[in-house]
Order: sequence, then structure tokens, then C-alpha cells
Amino acid sequence: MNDKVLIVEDQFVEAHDLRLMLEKAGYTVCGIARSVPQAVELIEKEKPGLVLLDIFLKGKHTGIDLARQLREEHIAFVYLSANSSQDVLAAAKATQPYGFLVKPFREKDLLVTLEIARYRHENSLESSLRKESMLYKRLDMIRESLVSRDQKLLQTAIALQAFIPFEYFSAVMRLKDGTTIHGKDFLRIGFDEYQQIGLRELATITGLQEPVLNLLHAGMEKTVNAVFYNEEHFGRLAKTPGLHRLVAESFKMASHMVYPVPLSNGDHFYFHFYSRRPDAYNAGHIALFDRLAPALTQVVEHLTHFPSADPAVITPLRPAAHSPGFGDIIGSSHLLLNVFDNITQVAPLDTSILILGESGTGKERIADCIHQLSPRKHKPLIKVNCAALPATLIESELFGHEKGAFTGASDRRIGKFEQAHEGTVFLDEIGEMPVELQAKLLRVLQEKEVERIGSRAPIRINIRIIAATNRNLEKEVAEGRFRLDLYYRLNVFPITIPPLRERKEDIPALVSHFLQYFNRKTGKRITGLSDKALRIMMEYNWPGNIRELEHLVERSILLARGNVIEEVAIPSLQRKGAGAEPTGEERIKTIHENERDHIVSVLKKCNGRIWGMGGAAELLNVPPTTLNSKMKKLGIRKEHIS
Ligand SMILES: Nc1ncnc2c1ncn2[C@@H]1O[C@H](COP(=O)(O)OP(=O)(O)OP(=O)(O)O)[C@@H](O)[C@H]1O
Repeated sequence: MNDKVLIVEDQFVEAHDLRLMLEKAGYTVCGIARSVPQAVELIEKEKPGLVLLDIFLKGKHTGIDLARQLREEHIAFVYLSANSSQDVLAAAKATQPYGFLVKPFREKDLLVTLEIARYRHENSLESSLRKESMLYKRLDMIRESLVSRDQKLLQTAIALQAFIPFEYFSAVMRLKDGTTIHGKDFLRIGFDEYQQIGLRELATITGLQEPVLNLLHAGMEKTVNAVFYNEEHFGRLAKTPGLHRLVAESFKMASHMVYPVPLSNGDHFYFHFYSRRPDAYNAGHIALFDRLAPALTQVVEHLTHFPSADPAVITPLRPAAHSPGFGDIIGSSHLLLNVFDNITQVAPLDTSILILGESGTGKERIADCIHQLSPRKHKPLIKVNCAALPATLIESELFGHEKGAFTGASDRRIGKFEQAHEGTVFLDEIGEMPVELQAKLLRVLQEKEVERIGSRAPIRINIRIIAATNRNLEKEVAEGRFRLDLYYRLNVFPITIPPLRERKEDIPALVSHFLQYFNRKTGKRITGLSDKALRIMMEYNWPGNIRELEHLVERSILLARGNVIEEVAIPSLQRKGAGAEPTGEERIKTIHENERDHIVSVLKKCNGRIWGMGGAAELLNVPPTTLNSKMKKLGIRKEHIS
């Protein structure tokens, strides 16, 4: 990244002050723009490495509008705004900025933010280049492989999957004379499982005759440009009769991207991607395709030399390491598959990862899986739960201490970071880490060395950090409880695990997984769930996510009288909210519900404090760690307490 900075700020005095601060720190300010059009002109002329961007500017365009262009041109940008309301933050966040400074800010904050922006830009550029070069290699392998045409096509689509998400893929060839040849379509039904949809299958699914489908295919748009349609654009496209509408309605797709690859003989090969996410595609995907076009042309030109095969379900050849790691993560909803795609992209790199998601969604499991899929898999994976230890202990737990470093330090202790050398450290509940320690962690990330307490000799370490939290870290940053610089370092690659209520289609598979597991553990032989029990589960909101489901299945197995689970003890309040029939009389609470209510009421009394004198653990007369795991088990979260 070059050192030229463009300031986009309509307040004259503020812009001038910024210029002085930046120049003093050695940056070259290549211009000050007061509006978006002015900024566009200066970017074209000066090619800055970084843009400082006010959000509300003179004229009708905002900084957020400009950010989209900056993203496409790979220019790092940092927002400066006096408005840090949730709405503005959310809109700004969607543009994936390299930093956000709330005005007024200190000179030091500005310089640290710029340094982090520079780090992140270089880091993300480097990792995307590495990922892209892996993709080129994969496309080469596919081109040379001796598999059928359909397999080749599918493997090409799958190689692209981690970069361009899709749940439905179709390929169309448009010859020079305008004739359209429709290839096979593929519907994603598992992480690496795709159902091939030919004309016959499409006719069965849609109820339309094959000749009608042929006509729809022939009427596919004749665009020669790449385009993407998200949300309402796709909604509009899907209202007009045609193949898009058919795919949207039959497979519940919500966005679409098409990319035509020109072939040397003048024909065009169209890649059509559809996703269930309403905002799956962006200009970055098209730019990526532009870069890949030569490699894709070669693959597509090879396709014509191979015979077509026609099995109904194809399980493609994935690089062997990829599938086993996901083995015990159950689910195939498109939201979870998207998480798998993220993992596939990032696991082989050294990038720090921030796993976000509510309690019990499987963050720790995902961390295990990333480690297993990384080149560090034969080295240790060390886990630290930042919420399970009092602040005073975390430091020596993480950094270690020398003998006599403090009262009670009777022996030297090797900290978790050192133990994880060449491996991975999983920092669970990072949002609970005390602010003073956050500064130390930042140093570990920056300097790649640790100092044991009581020692002045830094020790070089090579670790990868995976952090997880169920808190909204941006809110924590805004309220001063989490360091912005650390947030940006960790947030290089965020992975968000969706809550169970947003992927209820995974419930049946999860239930059957847990049934098998607890059958094995308890020696019972439960064969399944009654329709009523499954319906109740599908209606429930699952505040404790998969952990809650797991415990519910365990309890239900223990209580089951026959071979089928007829009853499930879903917490009454939620169940009513979820639409189950009222029973007419007060339901008797289960022991677990009583226990849950009691813990919540004690926590409320202690303002959520678990540790120390007057904390909930003391009042309940249990060790704080036990209380913590009980809370997890019962799906009790901080939100339930306030
Ligand atoms: N997709 C999944 N398939 C099977 N089991 C799962 C899945 N996701 C989570 N689990 C199980 O649910 C429980 C909770 O998962 P985990 O501890 O990884 O959640 P978490 O998000 O880290 O929770 P917390 O934020 O409370 O630490 C574990 O027993 C885990 O094995």
C-alpha cells in the first residue's frame, strides 16, 4: 500500500487539522475532497493508498456510496464520523471498512487506526492473492483431469464456491448463431453434495413439460455482460416469466449472478449462480471472474472434448483434507454451508479469525475444525475461556510466570501462548477479556512474542489466534470495553455462525445425530421422535441454540418410556410464544426449568456477577466454573439477566 492519503471531509477546519496530523506522522496527503464527485476525480488522478472518509458530505452522495467504489478498486478506507448510531455503523460495516473513528478522536487513535488499516489491507490482499493462486492451480487440475464433462463442470463450480457462493448453478452455452445449449444444473444439498438437475428432473420438480422448459431455456437473457441481482432487483427479475423465476420459485433462491466467458470460436459460455441469501453477490465477484476469465476459458474449452455422464447425485472429488474436518458438524442449511465455505477459504492460512455467534451455536466446534483443516493440525490447539477465569488469573494462564513473580507463584509456569507454539490458540469469549490484558494480547499479535510475568526476556512464538465471542464487539468498542485496535486485528476474517432459529431445517439431522450419540452413551434404543415432538421442536425459538437442543434430546431420551420420544420438555414461556396450544392449566416445571429460573433470579440479584464476594457462585455455594458450565448447559445468557 502506498503512503498517499486522500481526505474526504467537507468541514474545512477538520480537514486541515487532519492534514497536519498526517503530514507530521510522515504520510503524504494527496488531496482534500469535499464531496464524492470531487473524491472520485482525485482518486482517478492521485491513486491514493488510503482514504479517510467522512460519512455525511456535501452533495447527495455519502461516504458510504464512495466506499463501494473504493472496495472494488482495493483501496483501503477508514471512516471518520461524528455519528456512531447503530444504523450508521451497520451501513458502514456492510462496506467492510478498514477502520472507523468516531469524532472527536485523539491524534494517537488516528495514527493507530491507520497503522491497523495498513496491516489489514496488506494482510487481506496477501491472503486473497494466496487463495486466488490456489484457485488457479485447482482450475488447472480440473482442466487436466480425465473425468466426464458434467463432473468437470461441477468441479469447476465447486472450486469457485468458496469465492462465489451458490446453492444452484447452471451452465448455458450460446453459440455465435444465437442457438442456446443448456447444460446440466446443480443444486447444492450438502457441503460437498450436489444433485444434478437435468431437464427431466426439472420437469418433475416444476410440473412443466419438457418442451416448455426448452422454450424457457432458449429465452434466457442474451446479455454479454456480467451482472448480479440482489434482493429487490432479483425479486423484480424473478417476477418476469422465464427460467430465473422458475429457479427462484422452485428452489427458493433470492439472488443471482451471471458471467459470460467468451470462447475462442466466438461462442459464449454462461455461468449462472443463484443463492438463497438475498445479498450474496457484489462487484468483487465480477472482478474476480474478470481475473479468472482466461483460466476459465481454458477449462470450458476442454469440456467439449469429454463425454457427458448422467448420475443423479454426484459427490465431487474434493481435496481430501476438506471433507473429514466437517464430519461431526451436523447440518446442511445454506447458512451453515456458507460457514463451511468460509472455513475452507481461511483454514489453510495463518490469518487470525474471529468467530461470532450466540452461545451454543457451535463456535468452539468450528474452531476445532479450522485447526484440523490447517497445516498446524499436528501441533497443539490450546483453548482458553476468558470468561471462566477471574481477571487476575488469566494473565498468568496466558503468559505464564517465573517462580516468585508474585505471592503464591511457587513454581515457574509456562503460559498457554507458549504451550501453543506452532499451533493454534482458541480464545473463547474474548469479549470478556479485561481491557489491560487486551493491550498485552495486541502485543502478542503484533510482535509475535510473549513475556512471562516476572521476566523481562521476550520469547518468540509462532501461533495462530482464533477468537470467539457471543457479544456484539462493535458495541463493546463503542462503549469502551473492547480495544478498537485489537478488534481490527482479530476481525481480519470474521465467521458468523447463524443461530439455530435461523436454520431450523438442520434440526431433524441434529436430533438424529444426538439420538445416536446418547443411545450409545446410555445403552438405550430410541429410534426416533413422534411427529408432535418434532413439530414442537421446529416451532421453538432455541435461545440456547444447539447446546440446548443437545441437552433436550439427552433429557428426553432418559425420560422416554418406549422406543420413540413422544414428549419434549420445551420451556413453557417460549413454547407459548412459539405458538403451541395452551394447556388450560399451569404446566408443572421440570427440575431443569426450576434450576434455570433459580440461577437466573440469583444472577439478577448479583447484577450478573459470577465471581468473587457476593457473586452468584458464592450465593449458590458452587465453584464459579461449575456455575459457568451450568449456565451454558441450561442456555442462560447475559441477556436473560438484564
Ligand atoms: N453443528 C453441530 N453439530 C453437532 N453438534 C454441535 C454442532 N454445533 C454445536 N454442537 C454441539 O453443541 C454444543 C455447543 O457447542 P459449542 O460449545 O461449540 O458452542 P459455542 O458457540 O462455543 O458456545 P459458547 O458461546 O457458550 O461457548 C457442543 O456440545 C457441541 O458439540
